Amino acid sequence: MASHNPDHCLFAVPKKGRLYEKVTDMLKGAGVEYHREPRLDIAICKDMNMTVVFLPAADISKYVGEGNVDIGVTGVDIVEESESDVVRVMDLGFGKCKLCVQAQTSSNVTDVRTLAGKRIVTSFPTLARKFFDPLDKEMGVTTSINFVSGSVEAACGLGLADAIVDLVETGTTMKAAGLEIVATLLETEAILITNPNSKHKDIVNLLQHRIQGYITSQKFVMVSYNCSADVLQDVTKITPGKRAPTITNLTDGGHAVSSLVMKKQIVKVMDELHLAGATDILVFDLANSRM
Ligand SMILES: Nc1ncnc2c1ncn2[C@@H]1O[C@H](COP(=O)(O)OP(=O)(O)OP(=O)(O)O)[C@@H](O)[C@H]1O
Ligand SMILES: O=P(O)(O)OC[C@H]1O[C@H](OP(=O)(O)OP(=O)(O)O)[C@H](O)[C@@H]1O
Repeated sequence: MASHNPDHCLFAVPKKGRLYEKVTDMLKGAGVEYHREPRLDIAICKDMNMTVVFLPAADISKYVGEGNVDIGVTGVDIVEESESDVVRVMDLGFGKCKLCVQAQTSSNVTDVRTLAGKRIVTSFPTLARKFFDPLDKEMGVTTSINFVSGSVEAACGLGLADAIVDLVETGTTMKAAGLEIVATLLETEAILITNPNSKHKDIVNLLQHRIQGYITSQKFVMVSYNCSADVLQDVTKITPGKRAPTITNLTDGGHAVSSLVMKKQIVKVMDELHLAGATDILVFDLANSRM
């Protein structure tokens, strides 16, 4: 890695993979601007005493917990697997998946205890060990846990494992490899973590607020509509907002209303507003927020 300014706060982000694009979008949304030279794994920020370091997602928790990296984004799965001492600041709402024991569909395994004492392949040996230890005790056997760094789903088909412990989101990878879920160890998503001994608490705090603002702005949309006085009470019940809806009086005796609505509920809310008599319903994305 190229050298960095020792007075700078260090922010670790995944250098590739599933979280990369979401995290770089989040940094942009939070106003963290940097220029990254091709193939360089550090980038100095404009307008902030901060350097962004691009690291493998699997190593970020270790660097934040044990190194001099002040703040980072990785998966809850990785924080748990590394057992590093980090402060879990906030869930980020993306990178959602679950860590599962998977066996070949053709093996018809329904009870995970039948896999105790067998061969497990995984990129999560610590979590797999923690999961199988109590089963091993119960059954009086020792499960063999073998580490591989990627393409875990190939291990059963290639005769290396009786089952795997790997991530499942849509299930596409699992099904393509002829596997099915036998048990779930953990639900995970991307998380913001900080070093408990960071010397850059002021920048870390500022970033926390900015990222929180961006994450909130991605969860909500602003809806605005018009309505007559006789339906105002009914329609505002549908859009109560985070605190309260903003109501403006119109010269024709009606009202204009604007309110925040959860993005995932907006289509249903628009249907309900229309049925309740609201007109001119418009929905706007939020670029950023501070609540
Ligand atoms: N299918 C998925 N859906 C959502 N989040 C995922 C998925 N796969 C992985 N993640 C999250 O992203 C983190 C990094 O996984 P990823 O597979 O991108 O790692 P990588 O090995 O760095 O990248 P690559 O697979 O490109 O080598 C995981 O620890 C998990 O938190
Ligand atoms: O349930 P799905 O939607 O198919 O997602 C799950 C897959 O995604 C991740 O791997 P990724 O594709 O990032 O590559 P990797 O195996 O090289 O880590 C994970 O390790 C699974 O294999």
